[in-house]
Amino acid sequence: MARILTLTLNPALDLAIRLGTIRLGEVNRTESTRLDAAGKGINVARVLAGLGHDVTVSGLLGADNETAFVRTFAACGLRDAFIRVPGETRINAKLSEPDGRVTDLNGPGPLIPAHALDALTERLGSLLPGLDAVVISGSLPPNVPPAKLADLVRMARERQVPVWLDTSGAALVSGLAARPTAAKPNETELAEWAGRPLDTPEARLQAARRLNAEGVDEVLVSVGAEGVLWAWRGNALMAVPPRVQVASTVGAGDTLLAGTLHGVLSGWPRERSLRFATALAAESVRHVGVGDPSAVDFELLQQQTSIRSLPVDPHTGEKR
Ligand SMILES: Nc1ncnc2c1ncn2[C@@H]1O[C@H](COP(=O)(O)OP(=O)(O)OP(=O)(O)O)[C@@H](O)[C@H]1O
Ligand SMILES: O=P(O)(O)OC[C@@]1(O)O[C@H](CO)[C@@H](O)[C@@H]1O
Repeated sequence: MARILTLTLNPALDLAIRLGTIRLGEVNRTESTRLDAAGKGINVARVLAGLGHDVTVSGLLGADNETAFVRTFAACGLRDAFIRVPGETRINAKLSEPDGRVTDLNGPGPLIPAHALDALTERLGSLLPGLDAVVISGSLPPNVPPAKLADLVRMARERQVPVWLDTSGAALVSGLAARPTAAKPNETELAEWAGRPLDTPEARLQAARRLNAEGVDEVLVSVGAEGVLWAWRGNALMAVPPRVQVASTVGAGDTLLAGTLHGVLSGWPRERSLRFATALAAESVRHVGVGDPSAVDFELLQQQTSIRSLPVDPHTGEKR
């Protein structure tokens, strides 16, 4: 069992809405709605706790609507180290249509007072000793500067704690410059960082290798139903998930990150970690919420996940 901290600076209540094909500008009747305490780091934490790890969750949580979060933390066995901030945590709407298309409407989050950011830094400092990994996930509230994310990454790295980063936009650029141990951008996020479209496997591999060269040791690029690219020290693996019936892809990336980190912290070979994580992410898209390794057909999902090595990088010339 590993000790892991996940940081979510901008958590969310996810309002999952299932409906027929959306008619914009009209009254739409929904099939079902549900509201869950979520946000990337919290989703990651749920998976890791379910896999038997000792997980603490922290970040910034609105004091006025914390009830669902506090209940979820208790139900999932997560240690609550969130800093409370004035106001409400945002609500993110997730619209799922019958063809599997999911539309995310993510809010900006509350304004964060300066003293809450200082408290978060202090909290991180007190939580770092003895940790096996820190996961920093999700966007930043509107008035939190991207440089703050880089500070948090650096703080953990200076104390030799591995940092896994999953964010987007300016926060991703800033966070990556602080050299986290690992990053999990999706294709769009990596393209934004690279400053060009990455619509071919070669382009994605090249961008991932550039990130490796800039000091991010492990780069996982998620590409939806196409799968996952994992690049490190001149080597790369590609995983292709099995075909599954899609209900909601929300949280698939978080499940992938958590599954991979679980494999790494368990000392598994990369192929085994990637197979496990890719199958778990595929399991997650079949329903609302994160992946469940106790699903009856999880073994079959792992068998149906294909993994292959990509050519060794001629520039580093490293062999696996
Ligand atoms: N339709 C699908 N079928 C099977 N696996 C899927 C499908 N969609 C996503 N996955 C798996 O989940 C992983 C993560 O998905 P995606 O690339 O959409 O992440 P993401 O954009 O970070 O998601 P989110 O931010 O909502 O958690 C993919 O790499 C893939 O392994
Ligand atoms: O707006 P962010 O912080 O980038 O993403 C937030 C979010 O979309 O990420 C999770 C899925 O990965 C959801 O639970 C949550 O609503």
